[in-house]
Amino acid sequence: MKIALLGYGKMGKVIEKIALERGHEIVLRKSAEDTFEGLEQADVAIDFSIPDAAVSNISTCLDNNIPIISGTTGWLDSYDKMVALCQEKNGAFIYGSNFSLGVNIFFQLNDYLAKMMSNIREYKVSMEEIHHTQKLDAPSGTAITLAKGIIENSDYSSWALENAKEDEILIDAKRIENVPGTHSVFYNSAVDTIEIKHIAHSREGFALGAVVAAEWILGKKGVYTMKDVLNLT
Ligand SMILES: NC(=O)C1=CN([C@@H]2O[C@H](COP(=O)(O)OP(=O)(O)OC[C@H]3O[C@@H](n4cnc5c(N)ncnc54)[C@H](O)[C@@H]3O)[C@@H](O)[C@H]2O)C=CC1
Ligand SMILES: O=C(O)C1=N[C@H](C(=O)O)C[C@H](O)C1
Repeated sequence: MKIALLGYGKMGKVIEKIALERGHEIVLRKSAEDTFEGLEQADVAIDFSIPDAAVSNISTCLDNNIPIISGTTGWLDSYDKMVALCQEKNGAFIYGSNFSLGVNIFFQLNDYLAKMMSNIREYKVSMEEIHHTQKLDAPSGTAITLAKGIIENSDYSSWALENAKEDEILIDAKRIENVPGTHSVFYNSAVDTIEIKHIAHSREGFALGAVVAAEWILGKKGVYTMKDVLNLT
């Protein structure tokens, strides 16, 4: 499979390593100033760039009939527009706030726990995410997906980074040197705390998931998620 890498930073480089190990070829490594030259040769594109570039990268792929996997976070206000463009162009598109198998299992666990806790008034939910200091967005895309999972399964209505109201989920976003990504969900009562936590030990899990998603989408049309790729119910 010929892959175009849109974003050749920390993630782009780990994705390249895993893609080559799995027998794929890289036909474009695009950084900020580079053009899309080489995209026309690609079977699939993988975008791990920056929030301001994701929409342009995804649109360019859909306009050129190249299936696109995007892991870039911090641009989700435009997600519905990208879904509509994918449908209009009869293209193929996956966005995932987190491509690792472990976090996608954690998403399911979070949904289940939120449903279980929704009628138990003694507990108040909050979250913590910790990432390296170069991260541009806060809260993380993964934290937003976790918050959405809780909101869909409970009476919480939104999230906040500070001064959370009664119906808001407080997300504490911490930035610490070299942390690949740690997410915790807490249910706090006066007498105890229930915590579920995912710790990424490296970027390999995210990168492998993105390459697996790229392999999976070949020959398909439509908008999918990692739940489809991993066949999680
Ligand atoms: N969904 C997931 O599983 C994961 C998502 N991420 C997200 O992926 C993104 C990238 O993360 P990192 O690689 O750690 O960041 P990074 O800062 O190391 O790399 C970003 C790269 O994008 C490049 N870039 C800037 N403008 C561009 C453009 N117009 N076209 C193509 N490339 C451009 C920069 O030159 C830089 O090399 C972030 O949004 C991060 O939150 C990171 C890890 C896992
Ligand atoms: O920027 C990162 O590094 C990460 N970003 C993603 C996010 O925003 O959730 C996924 C992972 O936690 C690493």
